[in-house]
Amino acid sequence: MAFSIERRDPGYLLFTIERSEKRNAINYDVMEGLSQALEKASEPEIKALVITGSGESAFCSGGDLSVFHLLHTKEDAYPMLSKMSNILYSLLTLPIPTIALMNGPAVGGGCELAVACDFRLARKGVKAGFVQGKQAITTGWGGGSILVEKFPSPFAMKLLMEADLETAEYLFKTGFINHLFDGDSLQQCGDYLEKMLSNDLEVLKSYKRIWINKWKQAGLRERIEEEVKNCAILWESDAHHQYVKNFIKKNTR
Ligand SMILES: CC[C@H](C(=O)O)C(=O)SCCNC(=O)CCNC(=O)[C@H](O)C(C)(C)COP(=O)(O)OP(=O)(O)OC[C@H]1O[C@@H](n2cnc3c(N)ncnc32)[C@H](O)[C@@H]1OP(=O)(O)O
Repeated sequence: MAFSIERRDPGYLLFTIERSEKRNAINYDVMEGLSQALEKASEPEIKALVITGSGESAFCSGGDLSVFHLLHTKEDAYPMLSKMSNILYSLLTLPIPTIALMNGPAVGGGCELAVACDFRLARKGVKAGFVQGKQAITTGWGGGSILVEKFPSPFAMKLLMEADLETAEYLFKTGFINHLFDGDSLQQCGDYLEKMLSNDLEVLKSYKRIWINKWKQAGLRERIEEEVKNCAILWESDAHHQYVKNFIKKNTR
């Protein structure tokens, strides 16, 4: 199974990408799992959704290059990008708090998954970065538009345009990461959530609606659609296909 979904105390749903052998890369099975978790998160008494990766080698390494390298044209790429952008928008606007529990590196689309959550908790020493720019594409699941909406422009623009892996400590200092931890990630997550989840579900939902309304008024869904279309156009470039080919070659020796 590419994912697991379980209820945890104190009253949250835990979604885990179970593909550590592929550094928790997102394929269509993981997308299906995320959709199921977003459905289940509306069940009674669930007050938060936590997303994490299995093992310690990665939170999420973004799109599964061994699958998505088969997408060549913008017509090929757009459906996959659009599908995942819809999932990330549903995650962003989930009416309860959401947490990216970054147990390891978050790379490319892995950072897009993390930024769509309300909070980011990261293990000390991990690295994270919107590396798409180094692959001649941009974010393509909506993560760039969400980053720009949530964080100050100079920081967000630098992060996207440099397309580098940054340290968790730098990202904590700049506010992208809300809490650094070592030791047991689920214990740390439970501690972080305890006070919030001791309050009434309807209170949490009412407060989250303030942000959802803000994002709706800001036309964030339309901005994400623009990002998806632009990424699909860049996807066709020889430079992008060359990067992916090199990655596949390096990893199939
Ligand atoms: C719109 C989103 C966009 C898209 O969908 O294209 C993106 O997400 S672009 C970004 C795509 N992701 C990457 O470029 C990350 C590639 N992976 C890495 O940089 C590293 O694997 C890293 C830093 C995540 C972890 O490095 P580490 O040295 O710990 O592991 P290895 O590189 O040796 O990889 C181990 C194993 O996992 C496979 N792997 C890793 N990442 C991916 C991936 N994204 N897709 C498919 N497979 C991945 C790698 O091939 C190795 O497999 P093996 O069979 O053992 O050779």
